[in-house]
Amino acid sequence: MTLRATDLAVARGGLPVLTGVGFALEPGQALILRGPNGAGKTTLLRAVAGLQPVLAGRIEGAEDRVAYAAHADGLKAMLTVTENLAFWARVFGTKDIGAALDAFDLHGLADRLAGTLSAGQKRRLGLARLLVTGRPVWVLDEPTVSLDTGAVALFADAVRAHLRRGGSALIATHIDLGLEATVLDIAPFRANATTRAGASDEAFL
Ligand SMILES: Nc1ncnc2c1ncn2[C@@H]1O[C@H](COP(=O)(O)OP(=O)(O)OP(=O)(O)O)[C@@H](O)[C@H]1O
Repeated sequence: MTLRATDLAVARGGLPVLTGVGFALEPGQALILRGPNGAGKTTLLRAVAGLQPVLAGRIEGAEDRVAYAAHADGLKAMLTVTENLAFWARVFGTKDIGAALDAFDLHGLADRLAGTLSAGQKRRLGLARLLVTGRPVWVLDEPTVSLDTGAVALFADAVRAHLRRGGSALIATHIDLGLEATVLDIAPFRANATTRAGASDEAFL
């Protein structure tokens, strides 16, 4: 099933950030969002993940199919790595956490409390969560922040395997992941910046 965005407008602080955005994400496809800081990548991804309403337009094929990973990792600090993955497996009704431990080289950290992990290790656990969701559409906001070179390679491998299984991925990133992917530059969709002067939105502060 294709995830499709049509004539989408999204806002922060009540004012439009992007307007007229359209794309289709096919099974097996990765789409990389590009755009300078503040262009609206996070805002667009949050809308696609259903975390905020859209101002206008349509998103089809997202409902109950998206796994979202972003800056806030949502880890449970007082649970171990294994317990965190088992928790999400229960939430999403899946069973296997072994593949997630393998993919992000987490076996050596399996019994560590998530709260005691380094930033990069936390990020690896947050990304491993994607695998236990069993969801076909990965929506990822700067997934490689804090990752070392080896972990970036593990991540790229995990995305490739996901695509081979018929999954898809929408990824905002400033780095080249070495993936075969379509690039969507969001710059042409930016709403007039002058209308945004003074906007703020406590919900995101
Ligand atoms: N709480 C807020 N209230 C008002 N405006 C906000 C708020 N949070 C973000 N913005 C503005 O919304 C715009 C889009 O932000 P967004 O985080 O989507 O950009 P981005 O492309 O993901 O940037 P980056 O590459 O820096 O992560 C920016 O101009 C930002 O300053």
